[in-house]
Amino acid sequence: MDSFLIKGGRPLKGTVSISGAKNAALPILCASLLTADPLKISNVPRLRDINTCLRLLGSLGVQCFWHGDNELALRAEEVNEPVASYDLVKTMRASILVLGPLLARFGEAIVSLPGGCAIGQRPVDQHIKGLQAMGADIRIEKGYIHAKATRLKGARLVTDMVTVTGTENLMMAACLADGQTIIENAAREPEVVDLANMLVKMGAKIQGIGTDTLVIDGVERLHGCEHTVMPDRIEAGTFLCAVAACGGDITLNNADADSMEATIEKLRTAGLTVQSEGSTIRASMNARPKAVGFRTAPFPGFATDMQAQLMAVNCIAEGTAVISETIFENRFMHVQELVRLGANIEIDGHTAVVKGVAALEGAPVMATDLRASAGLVIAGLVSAGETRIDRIYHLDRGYDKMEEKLRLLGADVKRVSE
Ligand SMILES: CC(=O)N[C@H]1[C@@H](OP(=O)(O)OP(=O)(O)OC[C@H]2O[C@@H](n3ccc(=O)[nH]c3=O)[C@H](O)[C@@H]2O)O[C@H](CO)[C@@H](O)[C@@H]1O
Ligand SMILES: C=C(OP(=O)(O)O)C(=O)O
Repeated sequence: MDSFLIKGGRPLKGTVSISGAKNAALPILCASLLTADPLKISNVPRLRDINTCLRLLGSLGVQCFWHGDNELALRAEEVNEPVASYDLVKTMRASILVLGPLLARFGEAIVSLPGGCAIGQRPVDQHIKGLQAMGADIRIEKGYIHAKATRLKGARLVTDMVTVTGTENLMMAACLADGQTIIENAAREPEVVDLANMLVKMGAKIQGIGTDTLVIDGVERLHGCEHTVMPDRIEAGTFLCAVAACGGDITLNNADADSMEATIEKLRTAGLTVQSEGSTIRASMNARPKAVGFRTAPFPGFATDMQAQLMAVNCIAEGTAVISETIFENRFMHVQELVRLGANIEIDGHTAVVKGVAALEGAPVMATDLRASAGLVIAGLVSAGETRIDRIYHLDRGYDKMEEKLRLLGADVKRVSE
């Protein structure tokens, strides 16, 4: 199992390139199941989750080939058995995204229920309820969702809460359904928009993209297309938090400032200078950050996937920040590890109160989930002495060559294998 060894205390200076977004690439790869034609997808990040997704698609019979570092050719001419097995689904919740496409195109899907995950229970009842409203016959047996439908029928769907993958699954299914589907309370996350834009290139008829009401007129078939995955706003936000904590002056290429306004606004309040032009973001910090409270919310609110990283900045900020996590019930697992580095944090239910301390001190800590790991990396970069972060495989799920990028910025980060 790999760990990171970080010698903290250096300001960050230099330029890095942001990778394609994991949370856009995963549904986009699953959308390959909707057509027999070839797809060419560029700017795909090299991540553990992408490899898991390709293994899952490969097991279903999709041909997947890398061209160069970041381009994928995909073709789902036909599928073997439409079964997504527990072994593949248990390591990545986004595997549930094959359910809608398989059912819509092949009339059947058997998909393992995604297992319990560290950040919360994460049920998939809204995915199931929506597909049932579209006429699917669904039963759960021995941990698997068994879904059948001769052809899905358009329906009016109102999800109980804003769900990102729920919206994506139902939108993909609706593209091949008979008639019109209206998804109300739809997620407006930029990754949902990226997927919708690709589906339109494939011939889907979707209106209201980027709003909370999607109107989808089903078509008989979709065709192939070429698409470039949007830049990862969470990776970019993580680097911005890192420079806000450590000080310095960094430039991010291939980034999209428009998709991360809530993060940028909070970091500006903390004292970070941020300028963006085209696909470049430049950020500099030459003082101790100021504490900045926030509340996670669906887009355009502050992303839950940035909560741990901005909490890490607050650990060494001047003042006290109140942080509320409203999306996932168990997404404060980084707190006890940050406390090991000297942070002063108290949790009361869904709220964490972070009293900024003048300095953190390196210690061994353990990564518990993807963004918790990113928060610990930022805390390690700002801590005096050495921080060892174990179980870095969580980080590898969602960050492409993070240690190499941090080294380009002058950080002292090493990956070590047991
Ligand atoms: C692969 C991917 O894109 N992952 C992102 C996606 O996860 P994911 O799509 O799994 O998260 P959701 O938006 O679905 O979850 C939002 C909330 O709704 C609840 N819920 C969701 C569906 C459902 O059927 N029933 C239900 O109760 C969840 O438990 C959670 O409390 O959005 C999250 C919220 O922005 C991000 O943190 C994840 O990084
Ligand atoms: C929680 C995340 O991913 P997933 O939904 O794939 O677990 C994330 O990207 O922060």
